[in-house]
Amino acid sequence: MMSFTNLQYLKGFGNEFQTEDHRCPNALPEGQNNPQKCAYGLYAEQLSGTAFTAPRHENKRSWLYRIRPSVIHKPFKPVPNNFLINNWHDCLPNPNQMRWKPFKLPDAQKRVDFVEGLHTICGAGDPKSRSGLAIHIYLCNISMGKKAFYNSDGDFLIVPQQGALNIKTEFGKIRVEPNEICVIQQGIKFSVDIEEASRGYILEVFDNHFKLPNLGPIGANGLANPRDFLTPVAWYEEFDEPHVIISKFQGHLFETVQPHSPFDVVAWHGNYAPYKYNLKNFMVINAVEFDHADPSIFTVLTCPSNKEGTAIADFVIFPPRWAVQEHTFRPPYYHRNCMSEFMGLIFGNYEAKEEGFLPGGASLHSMMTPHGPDKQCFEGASNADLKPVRVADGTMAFMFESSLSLAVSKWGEEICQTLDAEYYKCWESLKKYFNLNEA
Ligand SMILES: O=C(O)Cc1cc(O)ccc1O
Ligand SMILES: [Fe+2]
Repeated sequence: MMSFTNLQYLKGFGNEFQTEDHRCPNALPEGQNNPQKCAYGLYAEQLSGTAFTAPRHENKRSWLYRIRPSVIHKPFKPVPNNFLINNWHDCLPNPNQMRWKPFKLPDAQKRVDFVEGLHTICGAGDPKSRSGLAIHIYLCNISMGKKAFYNSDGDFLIVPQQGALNIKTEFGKIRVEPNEICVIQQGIKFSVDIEEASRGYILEVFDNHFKLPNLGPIGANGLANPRDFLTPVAWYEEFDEPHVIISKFQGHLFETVQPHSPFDVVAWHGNYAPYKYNLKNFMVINAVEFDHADPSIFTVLTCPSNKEGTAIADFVIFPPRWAVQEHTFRPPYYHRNCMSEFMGLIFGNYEAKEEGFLPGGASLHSMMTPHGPDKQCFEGASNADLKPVRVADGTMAFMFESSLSLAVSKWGEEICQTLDAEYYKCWESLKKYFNLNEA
């Protein structure tokens, strides 16, 4: 098995990085991108992540110096994947509170890799017009081996819940463990090797790349700090054997064969590269006097829409922290939202629902769908002694919050078989306490 120990990373968010595999010093050209002949007989190839003419502060591209250019491959042929969808027209609208028990890993006798194990659960919009998002659950039990994947439609934010992912990318090797996340942008080839049956969540966005949120009055530091984002150093393999390349294009999978490994990039420079982030590094800001602050204080990354302050999708976490607010109902408030809230749990439990919302499961509270603490949480927190307490220790829940109204796939509604038909009952027994004599 390929080594994923002692990996090196470059630190920073959105930097202009430069990196060469240690076997090939000076592989990067000096002072230009396209020398007549590149060092070591390499080919130069640009990967553009924004329009050439995108404003400078948005512009993303990298230059790859590789053994062979990406163009050498046979024509693509469609490959079926019944559970990856981008067509929401066949999905019936469902405004109910939805909760899923943990999604089932593939049976041991079935061999399913990361790409075969992609299941779309909900989404909106369309990769053709580059607008919207899709949320996928991956469920796999074998490594991709000599198969590589790239997404022509948008960027993947991957949240492993069970099993570490050892990911070869064109930019180098990344290992992502549960409680870490990674972003692999549009067009970047990668291959996922696993160590055990693995499960996780993917937020795919079509419009824009992920950014760090603005901090406003918080100041220059805090939340997810740029220096904690890690990008792989250049690494290549010279492997002249056929490799299957899968492209997700307009929501469908296509397959081709290349006579060599696509992971042959010896050196690269630029600001368009995959990265990972460990959620334990999140610098938590919260209310320290009274009231429950909105969960936007926990935004790790945001994919903005064209409407200021309104995200295509935010990636929000609920990290371990102190709760200290006085005369306050401390858990999440009862809530109706003009945004869609998809939640998942990496480990532990979530304070608003200690039962029924389990690691590897999910919930969806759609636009204006009422939700909030279950009966048990309400009773407990309304009567709790408000000492400073640790909340969410040993847990990590997260939310993909979107300004789009999400359709739920047939896989999510039925085929996955883990939709909890009893979810609504967790609020049913909330009591009436109204009393005119108690002001
Ligand atoms: O619905 C949820 O559990 C997410 C959430 C958390 C919170 O602290 C406040 C509002 C909110 O929607
Ligand atoms: Fe909510």
